[in-house]
Amino acid sequence: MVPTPITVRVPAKVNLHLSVGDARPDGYHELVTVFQALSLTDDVTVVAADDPALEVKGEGADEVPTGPENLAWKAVRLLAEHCGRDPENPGVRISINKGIPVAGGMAGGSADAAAALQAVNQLWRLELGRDELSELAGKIGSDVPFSLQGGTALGTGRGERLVPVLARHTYHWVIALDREGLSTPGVYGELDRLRADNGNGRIGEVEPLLEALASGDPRQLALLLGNDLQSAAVSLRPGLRRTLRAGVQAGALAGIVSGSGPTCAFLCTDSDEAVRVAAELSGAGVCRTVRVAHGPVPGAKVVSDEPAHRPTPPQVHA
Ligand SMILES: C[C@@](CO)(OP(=O)(O)O)[C@H](O)COP(=O)(O)OP(=O)(O)OC[C@H]1O[C@@H](n2ccc(N)nc2=O)[C@H](O)[C@@H]1O
Ligand SMILES: Nc1ncnc2c1ncn2[C@@H]1O[C@H](COP(=O)(O)OP(=O)(O)O)[C@@H](O)[C@H]1O
Repeated sequence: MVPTPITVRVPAKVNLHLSVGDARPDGYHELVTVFQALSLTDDVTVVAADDPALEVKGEGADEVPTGPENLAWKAVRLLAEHCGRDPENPGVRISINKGIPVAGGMAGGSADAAAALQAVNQLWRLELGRDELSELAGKIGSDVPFSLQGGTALGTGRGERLVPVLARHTYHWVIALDREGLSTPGVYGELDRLRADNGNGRIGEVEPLLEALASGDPRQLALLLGNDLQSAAVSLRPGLRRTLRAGVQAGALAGIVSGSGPTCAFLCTDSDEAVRVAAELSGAGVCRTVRVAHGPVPGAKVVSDEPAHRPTPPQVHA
């Protein structure tokens, strides 16, 4: 009998609020963050196979490791250990179709780990619940629990402790992809350096942003977007200043570096406006590619027992 593949679709994220505390003794920073899952997605397909293998397709696939350091493999090995299987020979083949920019601050690797957990949970009929999967997810990376959960959520600790947040509205975003990624530890390190040098400013409390989300008014939300890592990302990639300015000049309500960057996310009033801003931004020559996206969307979700047909994301080449 031909084994049945299982495909999980998983979203990218943007941090609407990312407040970074001091470095902890374990090297991580204490965060208060609000994640929102966006409609840029990866598809991860797993199938039982005697010879384990991992292939990566889609945009940026060349930059993604296919060996044990791929976060999807880490997820499968961890799940195998957890349920008493041989982690070195899990009997799974993985195929990843990337729609999330690689090393872009949108949690693409974390998304694939979350999708692999969900897919293999079903493949092996483990029936692990959300809480158990989320605990395993946190061991793989700080963003992985959110990739499982999706929606809009408040994250604390390393970002792995989550509480869902009420978001009344669908928000429309323009996403500007840069030509090359930035390393997450490198950006956190640059923030520590900037703070040691000049006490770099910190964004405010999260409560007003939570209230804006509850009100559903994108104009109110736009005033409150904030990211402590933005100055560090801009310090490492000064061209981002121009990208951020160009998005607002094109008509976005506000622009922000997504997580550790270098992707920039621009909040727009509605979907028509997002398409218009995307077209104008792509003509400004300040980034590699522009996409439109909306959020919140659900977290990692089985889309079929057959390899899914990916919807082509709307995109405009700069
Ligand atoms: C910055 C954020 C914002 O959501 O996302 P990205 O922009 O990378 O997508 C996250 O904090 C990234 O989370 P994630 O990519 O899962 O990081 P991890 O694998 O857990 O950690 C990678 C490295 O980032 C740094 N790190 C991560 C999380 C945290 N709270 N403090 C840190 O200092 C540490 O140097 C750590 O060794
Ligand atoms: N499945 C994966 N997809 C993308 N990158 C991965 C994956 N597994 C490991 N990586 C590594 O993680 C790094 C960070 O990628 P990514 O998670 O896309 O960005 P970010 O941490 O900025 O959100 C990449 O440079 C790559 O080396």
